[in-house]
Amino acid sequence: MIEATLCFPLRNRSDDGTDEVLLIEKRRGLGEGWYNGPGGKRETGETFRECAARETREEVGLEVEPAALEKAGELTFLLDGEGHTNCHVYRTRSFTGEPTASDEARPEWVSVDEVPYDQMWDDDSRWLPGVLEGRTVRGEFRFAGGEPLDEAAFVDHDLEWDVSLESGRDGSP
Ligand SMILES: Nc1ncnc2c1[nH]c(=O)n2[C@H]1C[C@H](O)[C@@H](COP(=O)(O)OP(=O)(O)OP(=O)(O)O)O1
Repeated sequence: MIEATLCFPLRNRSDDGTDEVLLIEKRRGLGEGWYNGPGGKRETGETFRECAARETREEVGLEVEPAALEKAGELTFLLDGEGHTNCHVYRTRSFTGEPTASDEARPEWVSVDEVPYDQMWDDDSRWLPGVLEGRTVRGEFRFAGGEPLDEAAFVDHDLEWDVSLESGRDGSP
C-alpha cells in the first residue's frame, strides 16, 4: 500500500476576510491536470508530518513546521477491492514564504467557497469541504477499472466525521 500525504495551507485575506486554501494544479504524475493540495508519497524514515512538510516545500516552496500541521483526515483509496493508497491529510495556518511554481505543481490561492471540485479527484468533494471547515474525517473510497488510479472510476465510499486522529495507523499522528 502506498503511504501518502496531503497538506492544505489556509489563510484569511486581510482585505476582505475571505478564507482561502492553497491548492496546486498538478503538473505531472498521478492526478496530472487536476487540483489538489500539495502532497505526495512518504519516503523511508519520514513521519507523515515530515512528509507533508517536505512535499509542501518541494512543490510550492512554503515552509511548514511538521508540528504545526493539524491532522484532519485519514483516507484509504481502494482499487478493484485492494488497498492502493493510505493518505494522511493535514491543514495549517502556520507557514512562511510565498507559493512558487515548481516542475510538479502550480500553486493557487482559492476561496474555500470556490474550490474547483469539478477539476479534482471525484472523491475530494465528499471530504474536503468538511476538512476546510475544521472537521476531522476518516474515509474509505473505492475505485474500479485497473491502474492507474486516476483513470479508474470512483464507485462508492464510507465516511466517518469528527473522529479522533490523535494516533494514526502507524502510531504517528
Ligand atoms: N483519490 C484521491 N483523491 C485525492 N488525492 C489523492 C487520491 N489518490 C491519491 O494518490 N491522492 C493524492 C495523494 C498524494 O498526495 C498525491 C499523489 O502523490 P504522487 O504525486 O504520486 O507522489 P509524489 O511523491 O509527489 O510523486 P513523485 O515524486 O513520485 O512523482 O495524490
